[in-house]
Amino acid sequence: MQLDVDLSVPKADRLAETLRLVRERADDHLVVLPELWLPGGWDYARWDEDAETLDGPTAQALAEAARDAGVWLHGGSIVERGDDGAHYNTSLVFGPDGALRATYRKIHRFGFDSGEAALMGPGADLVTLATPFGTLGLATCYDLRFPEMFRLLLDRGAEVLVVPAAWPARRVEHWRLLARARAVENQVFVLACNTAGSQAGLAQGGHSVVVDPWGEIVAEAGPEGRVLTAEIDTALVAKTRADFPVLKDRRVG
Ligand SMILES: NC(=O)CC(=O)C(=O)O
Repeated sequence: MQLDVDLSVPKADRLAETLRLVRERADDHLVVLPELWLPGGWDYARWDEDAETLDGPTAQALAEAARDAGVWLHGGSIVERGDDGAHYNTSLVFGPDGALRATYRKIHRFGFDSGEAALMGPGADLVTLATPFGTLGLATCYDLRFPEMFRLLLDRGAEVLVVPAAWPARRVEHWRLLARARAVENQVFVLACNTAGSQAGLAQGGHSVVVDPWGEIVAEAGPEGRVLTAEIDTALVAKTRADFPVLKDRRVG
């Protein structure tokens, strides 16, 4: 869901509207929300006040919505208040029973020593998760610029890379290019879910995109907030790798 993160709308209203959209989905869906859609990926001043634990109110609300709809829900990311007192940009994935199946702390923090890079702790662990849609490999936004991370996810069995983001409009062509590059070089699906609208005066890029293992765009949003849907057949991962077995020619790693 490419959410228009309008921070002038009260948080409770934005949460309620997003949960309503999740509950509208049918039970054979994997629903993906963007990065930091509730606190805002770019409004650093909100992060401390909005930080939550992994069993906090946002996680509980997402779990309930996943269970009510019977969907797998990648809930985008929250500002996690870690046990060590640090904040992390953490993604949450819920099963259709509402159980929290995976969490991923963003490894590469954006900001070149300021912003997220200064305010959030770095994640340390790669995360994959077996689902009926294939094995998911979890990444967030800026991670997309680091191909070595995706190779490691590939080596752990990832077939569908899920990348929530708050990627600005001024670099949206990098976003589109990198999403396709990660799909082509790893022969995987990429589900890249961005924010729309404007946060802290920064126009967001939209253009959420679903890319298949051949690098073809299966579905792509424009700049506006909307629900983007696509049908994916994970068998295409094995087929692409068998028909064009480029990964067998790796010499490093
Ligand atoms: N917002 C991010 O984490 C990454 C980003 O904006 C980029 O250009 O990279």
